[in-house]
Amino acid sequence: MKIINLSEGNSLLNQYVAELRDIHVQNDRMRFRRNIERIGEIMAYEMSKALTYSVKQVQTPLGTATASTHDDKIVIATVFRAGLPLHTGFLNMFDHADNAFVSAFRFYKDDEHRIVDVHIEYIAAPSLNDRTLLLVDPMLATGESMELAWKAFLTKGKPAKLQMACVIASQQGVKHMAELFPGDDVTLWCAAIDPVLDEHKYIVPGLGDAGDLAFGEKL
Ligand SMILES: O=P(O)(O)OC[C@H]1O[C@H](OP(=O)(O)OP(=O)(O)O)[C@H](O)[C@@H]1O
Ligand SMILES: O=c1cc[nH]c(=O)[nH]1
Ligand SMILES: [Mg+2]
Repeated sequence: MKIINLSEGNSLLNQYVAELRDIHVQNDRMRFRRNIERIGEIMAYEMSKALTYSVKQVQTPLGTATASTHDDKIVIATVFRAGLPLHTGFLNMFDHADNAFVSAFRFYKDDEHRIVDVHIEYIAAPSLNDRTLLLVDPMLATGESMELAWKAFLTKGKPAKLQMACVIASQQGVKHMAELFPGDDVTLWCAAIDPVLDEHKYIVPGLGDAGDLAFGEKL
């Protein structure tokens, strides 16, 4: 798996990630969601450079222009709930894309909240055969949700290409995905890679619970 960490270069992206993390800013839910969406827009633009292009003719009112545009048949896939604003950002840019959704939520199996299991309940997707699948989820902690989402989407066909995107990945999550995708045909794009998970499997320093910050606490 190839890893592209966009925060290694200086750009406006880093400001949006800093605001997501900042305890004094992140409680503004509208800004939190919009920052994730803006990161999705930037990532989509960066990712677009890795697609397959061909030159086309465009008829203008005054003549014919040429344009090199991509030929990928894109499906943007995400994981409920925290994935929704990132999905919107990608869809703002890849506005011709089809879309796929899966629900996956982490729950604790023990009273001490140390053992996390991931549960999948819902999937809606077009045929993924021969498509370019962009699998986007803002947080990659243990990597279990991303792996289960990928396996759930595989029941809908075999994509030609897979690109994954997250805002904050943990080193453990990156390692987990690299073991799942040992070749270099799959790329993981992220805006930060953080060092550790805490005992409840939250990314540290991370930002907290992305789903709760975007949409409010759940029971
Ligand atoms: O790598 P993992 O350890 O699986 O954790 C990552 C998952 O955690 C978050 O979802 P969460 O389960 O909190 O659900 P939510 O979107 O409803 O908050 C996030 O959106 C990922 O899907
Ligand atoms: O740190 C984390 C880990 C999983 N999900 C989140 O929202 N945050
Ligand atoms: Mg959550």
